[in-house]
Amino acid sequence: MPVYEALNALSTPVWIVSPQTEEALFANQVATVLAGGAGVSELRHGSLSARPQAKLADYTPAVLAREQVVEIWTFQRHGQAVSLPCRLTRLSMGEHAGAILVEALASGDAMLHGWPPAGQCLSSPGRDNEVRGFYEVLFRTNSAPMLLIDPEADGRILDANEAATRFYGYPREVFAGKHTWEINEAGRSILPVMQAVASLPGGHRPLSFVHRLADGSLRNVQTYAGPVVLDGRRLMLCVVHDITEQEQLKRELEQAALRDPLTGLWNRRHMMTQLEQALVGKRVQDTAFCLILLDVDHFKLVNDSYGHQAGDRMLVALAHTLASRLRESDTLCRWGGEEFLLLLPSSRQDSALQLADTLRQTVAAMTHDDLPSITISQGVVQHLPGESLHSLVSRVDAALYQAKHAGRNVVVTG
Ligand SMILES: Nc1nc2c(ncn2[C@@H]2O[C@H](COP(=O)(O)OP(=O)(O)OP(=O)(O)O)[C@@H](O)[C@H]2O)c(=O)[nH]1
Repeated sequence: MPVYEALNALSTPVWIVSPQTEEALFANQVATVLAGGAGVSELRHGSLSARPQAKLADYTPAVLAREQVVEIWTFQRHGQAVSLPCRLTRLSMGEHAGAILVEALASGDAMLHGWPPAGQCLSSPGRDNEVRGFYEVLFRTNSAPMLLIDPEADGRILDANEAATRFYGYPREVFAGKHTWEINEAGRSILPVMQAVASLPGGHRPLSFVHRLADGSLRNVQTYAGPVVLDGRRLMLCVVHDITEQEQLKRELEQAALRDPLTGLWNRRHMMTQLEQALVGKRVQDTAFCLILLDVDHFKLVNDSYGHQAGDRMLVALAHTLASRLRESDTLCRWGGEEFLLLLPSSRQDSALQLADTLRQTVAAMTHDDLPSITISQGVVQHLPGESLHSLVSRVDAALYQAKHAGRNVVVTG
């Protein structure tokens, strides 16, 4: 990739990442040394990591709109976790156009030999009493929960406004004196993250955390944190936004978008993502994986003789039966109509064949009060070295086709 070779001359770690698979398409030399073999997902979800969104793909609208997106990634240096703020933008040209460019906001030297420099102060409330009074009123009466934190004093909370005392459920005098790590689910590991937050550029997207309230309940929050100077002390003002309900709704919508409404199984869209990830995993770890494509035999007859609703009930029962025979690591989806696709992420062909035969016998033995017995035909393939997704799916499809032609209720390998 000669175009990107020049990035190796930089002392700033740089990655080019596919937003869909979170695979690093390129990492410059200093980034490669820093990562020490860890993948992008590992760096994004390490013990000190903080980010506005869980999935890189969710940034697409923000990076397209050229919004400031920053994350904090976790690296291991000499057996210790260290945090590094990174800026994310979208590559608009070159062979990886559309991918996400990740630039560390500290040089690799600083990372390898010490802590990134502390951030500059972005705002400095006036010190005369009048101005100070104005800021105090703004702080106290704001309807958003706000915390004034001293990052240098073990993350101590110096003050909390009324909205914060209401939200967290601590009286002000109890609150002022607690530490950020006492309310953040991440515990004390939040301290270096806070240092990193202090060095972030202004106007960035808020970072997501889980905070614990006085009654012990957990809330998803986004925090807008920025440095302020008060009486010569470098403090941090943190505005807290409760996003628990949005997160819950988002999770439900995401689940709904990935599930088949009839059977509750994963849908084809989810399976495609899983397959892409399996291909990446295969490249990295060289583990074998297999696919089983199965299809109900003469299903049209069930519909024609018993009605479409009975056919639906049959598909639901079949889905439950199949799911009950799988391991947690397996992924089963409704691939279409009366076709189901099964991904066995760490199986060789012989064990996939054994499972297929077990499924064949189990389905043939299924009984329902008012429904006929059914059988299934199956194609089984193991991914070949270097094989594309398209070729893999075509092979399993062809194997199923052969199973149908071999008389149905059989398993054929491709
Ligand atoms: N009840 C119900 N039927 C469906 C659904 N999706 C697809 N089908 C039916 O599945 C049947 C598939 O028929 P065919 O493709 O001819 O296959 P088949 O009858 O299973 O025969 P072989 O696959 O060749 O063994 C059609 O009658 C579709 O209407 C569904 O969601 N519910």
